[in-house]
Amino acid sequence: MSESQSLAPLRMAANLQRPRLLVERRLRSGGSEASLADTAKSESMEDAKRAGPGSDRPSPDKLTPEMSGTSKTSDMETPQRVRKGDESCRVQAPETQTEAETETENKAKEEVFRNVWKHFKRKRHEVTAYVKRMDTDSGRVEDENVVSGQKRKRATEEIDLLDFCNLDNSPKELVDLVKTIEVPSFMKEKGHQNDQDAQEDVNGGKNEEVEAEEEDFCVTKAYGIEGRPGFIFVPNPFVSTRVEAKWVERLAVDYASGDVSERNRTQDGEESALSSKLRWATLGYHYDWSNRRYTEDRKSPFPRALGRLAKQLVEPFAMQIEPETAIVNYYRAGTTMGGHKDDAEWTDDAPVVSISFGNAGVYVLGGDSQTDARPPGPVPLIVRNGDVVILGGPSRMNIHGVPCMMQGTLPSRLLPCLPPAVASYLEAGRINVNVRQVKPRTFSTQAAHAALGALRRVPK
Ligand SMILES: O=C(O)CCC(=O)C(=O)O
Ligand SMILES: [Fe+2]
Repeated sequence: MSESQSLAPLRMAANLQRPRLLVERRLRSGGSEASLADTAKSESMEDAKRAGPGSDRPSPDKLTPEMSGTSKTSDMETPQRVRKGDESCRVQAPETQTEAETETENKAKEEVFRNVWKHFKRKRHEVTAYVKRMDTDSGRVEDENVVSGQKRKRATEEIDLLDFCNLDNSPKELVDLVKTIEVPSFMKEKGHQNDQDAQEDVNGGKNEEVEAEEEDFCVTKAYGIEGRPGFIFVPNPFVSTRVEAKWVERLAVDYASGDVSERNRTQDGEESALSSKLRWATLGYHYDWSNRRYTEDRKSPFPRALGRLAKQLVEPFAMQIEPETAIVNYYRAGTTMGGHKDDAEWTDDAPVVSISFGNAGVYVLGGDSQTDARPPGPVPLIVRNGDVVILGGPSRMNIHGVPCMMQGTLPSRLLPCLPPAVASYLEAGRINVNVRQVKPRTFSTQAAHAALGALRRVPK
């Protein structure tokens, strides 16, 4: 992979951030595969109805076929900008942009965004090979080919996306954007989930036998990205394979059952969890995909264990969430998720807490819209088994999506800890659950106290 090719999507974004006088932008498009727009066009009406929650979010069950065939690189020229005003004037008239120019520019920016998807669909085999090598070297995944005692040399290759677990292998221009977030030391000891919650989930509130409390996760490291305040990446904080397996089982089996969720139905009405047709399940408030909204009369009790996990995961970052809804996405070979905003909720003052298990995926974090080309532009990053992504503060409305999943990157240690059906699903798949708050916080004691304090200080 030549360096200029590998970093093409980011260069494209950077080009768009240059001043408008730039007359020539060579946008290297990513290949011959169908773009997001192309695949979106081919979506069935049924899929289109389920295109939420999020304004332009393609359906979470949309499958883009595994790409085959040749990939070619093509150059695309954006129209040349003609500068307004008399060139001979020493003092130039300020540039004004016509509607047509703005539209052309926006189209070019959207193209840039789509090209990132094309790029990673085309590069997914390379990214897969990279993740496998890195994870084997770091001991995250066992490599059957490594004879005991014969440690392979650590890979030194560079990949064209941000790998928070191997920053040394990430491109410098992306690493320069990374900020380490301090996790308060007292928080490092926190983070309990107990099996009592799980029991209550399953038994409808009645806890029969309280098992010993077990720590589920421990946040020790977290990263942010310059220019994306409120975005937080927490590398897999789960404390053991057993805990990971417990969460996978909940998401794949317990939460996919009709008692606690609404799920996409197969054409023949079959609803079995882990059936090859299961694409998503909603928990708590069930999004109405046809009318594109949440309603008070369509909700189930939110699973307590998951609610508690989400709340505790954002605590170290001084954020709060009242978990009221969640989407569980079941990815399979070829599943992608297009760029979208999570903007269907009635409030954006709580973060989205997104937790992934199974095979690694490429997650792209964009700006406010597909035409937002301000720095840092779309940032592609690797999300592995157990990793947590938090979209809070100004990043709550950032556009994001998953252009590809890397099959064969599931840590094999998980397999013996899972029931066979779940293990065989996860071996080829990925589960993502993203937890959201739906309603605004209309009343808070803190705000009430502050208001009262302010009132008392008003001079008479
Ligand atoms: O799969 C992921 O990591 C992202 C899922 C997502 O953004 C969503 O469901 O809204
Ligand atoms: Fe999303």
